[in-house]
Amino acid sequence: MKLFSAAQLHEADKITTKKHGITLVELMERGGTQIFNWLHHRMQGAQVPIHIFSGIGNNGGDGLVVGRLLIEHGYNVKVYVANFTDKRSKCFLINYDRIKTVTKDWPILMTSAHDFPEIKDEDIIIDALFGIGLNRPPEGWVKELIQYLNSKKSFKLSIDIPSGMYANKALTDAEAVLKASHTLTFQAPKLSFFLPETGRFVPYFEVLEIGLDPEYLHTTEPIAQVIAKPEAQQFYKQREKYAHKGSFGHTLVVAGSYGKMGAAVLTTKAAYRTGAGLVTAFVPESGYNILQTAVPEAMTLTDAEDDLITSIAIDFEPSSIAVGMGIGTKPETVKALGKLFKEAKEPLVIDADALNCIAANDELLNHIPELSVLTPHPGELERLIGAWTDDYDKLEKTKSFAKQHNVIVVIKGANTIVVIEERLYINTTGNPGMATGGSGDVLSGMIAGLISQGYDPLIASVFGVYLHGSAGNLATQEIGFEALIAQDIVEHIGPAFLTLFAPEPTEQDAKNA
Ligand SMILES: NC(=O)C1=CN([C@@H]2O[C@H](COP(=O)(O)OP(=O)(O)OC[C@H]3O[C@@H](n4cnc5c(N)ncnc54)[C@H](OP(=O)(O)O)[C@@H]3O)[C@@H](O)[C@H]2O)[C@@H](O)CC1
Ligand SMILES: [K+]
Repeated sequence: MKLFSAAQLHEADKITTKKHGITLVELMERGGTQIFNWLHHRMQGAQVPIHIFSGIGNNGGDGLVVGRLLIEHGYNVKVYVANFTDKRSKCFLINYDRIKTVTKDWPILMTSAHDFPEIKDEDIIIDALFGIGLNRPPEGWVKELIQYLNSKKSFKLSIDIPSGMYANKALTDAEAVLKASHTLTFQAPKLSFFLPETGRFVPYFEVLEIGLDPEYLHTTEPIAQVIAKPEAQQFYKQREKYAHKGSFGHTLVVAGSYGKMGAAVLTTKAAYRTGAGLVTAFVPESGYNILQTAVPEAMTLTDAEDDLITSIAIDFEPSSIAVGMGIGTKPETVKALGKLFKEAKEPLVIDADALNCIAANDELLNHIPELSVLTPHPGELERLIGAWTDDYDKLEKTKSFAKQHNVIVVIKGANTIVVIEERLYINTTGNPGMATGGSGDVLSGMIAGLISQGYDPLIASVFGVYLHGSAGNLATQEIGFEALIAQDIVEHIGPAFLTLFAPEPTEQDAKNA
């Protein structure tokens, strides 16, 4: 799914009204009606008090439409207008007049903190104060209003975006954002829903299509893409009947040091479980028995040194290489890495200590094969690109780094983001149970396993990240967040592939369960 900026969505509004002979007020009616339907479906006429807080822009206009439809259907509604400026939008004004046709209870104008109404925890709050037109942080009594609403335990439904948050810009005042219980967003989710500093204000969201011009949406370069099941399904390559193990390549895993041989085991197993035809682990000598015992399917080559990697010698042409998991950062290892980079003909998957070696030895960067995949967690990323001021700065710095070195960067996190040139691919699978030792080693093995089968490095990264999160989700369904360990992710790679094409449970299935 494509993500658009606030400016692009405003443009889509304009184009839609011009091309489809529909007015902005009609478009607003569509959006408001969908929100009403969402509520009506769940509330079925229940008389729980609903408090709607509207601003004076088009987001406020949406709130007024919802208010009118709820009143028409006999709900117990109070509408408040936060009159923070006199520049009311045209569509707001039209709906301000319309609501007066269905009630004698005119919207209550609020101009200061004295006007804040009493709200009980059981009541429902609808937040239509600011939408994607926010252009500065809310201040004064408007900020106090947001904080007042946040102090209530009520269910809070935000329209389009929690008020006080931008669609695609960093927050300037985290104290002035509505803490929404749920957000119903128009046409496409907003980038800030997926980033750590702002995503916490959007624990749950749903997208409501309002019929913006399909051609504009189709032909416009998005600011990011969200990868969910429909996208992931398209990445999958069907296996051919006459394929043999040679068809799926030979992955080399360069990993491990004394006390960290488990990293090599996890990466090797993950590469196999993801479908690599053959996997060879290259480990320090002391890892030989461990690897042969833990992963009998794998071949094992060893370094001359007992405890660390000092010189990587292999006797075959790998179709993919994953390097760095648990290798440490000793000078001998850095030297061996430099040689591997120079000699490699194909993109590598570079993780963990290999990234730390690169961060401490800049010249290694010049030898990384094009389109190699770097998979840093936030600490490793900071060592590579330097400190950032906020999530957006982090993305910009990562894009420049990726462009400068012609590599793919996988920023690991709650929503892992794959970065190539100017493009961002945001993953939607995974859960907090996966923040556990070795989880990243599994991911590297998976990406390398996909490259080995002929997936191009970008698809292998995006698809690998999706499957890794999906495997983690399936594992958590069985054992919960706390007990999940990296091996469980490996054990669920198979089910993650199977789930890719399993039908989604319907509402009726849920009722029958
Ligand atoms: N394509 C779609 O998806 C569709 C979108 N629609 C809806 O439109 C919404 C966008 O509406 P919008 O552009 O009118 O902006 P919105 O967010 O209501 O507020 C802007 C107003 O607030 C003001 N203002 C800003 N910051 C402020 C501050 N800190 N403190 C005080 N004032 C501040 C600003 O005033 P000014 O800067 O001029 O002083 C302006 O008056 C969108 O989110 C969606 O809900 C649907 O109806 C139709 C299809
Ligand atoms: K809002």
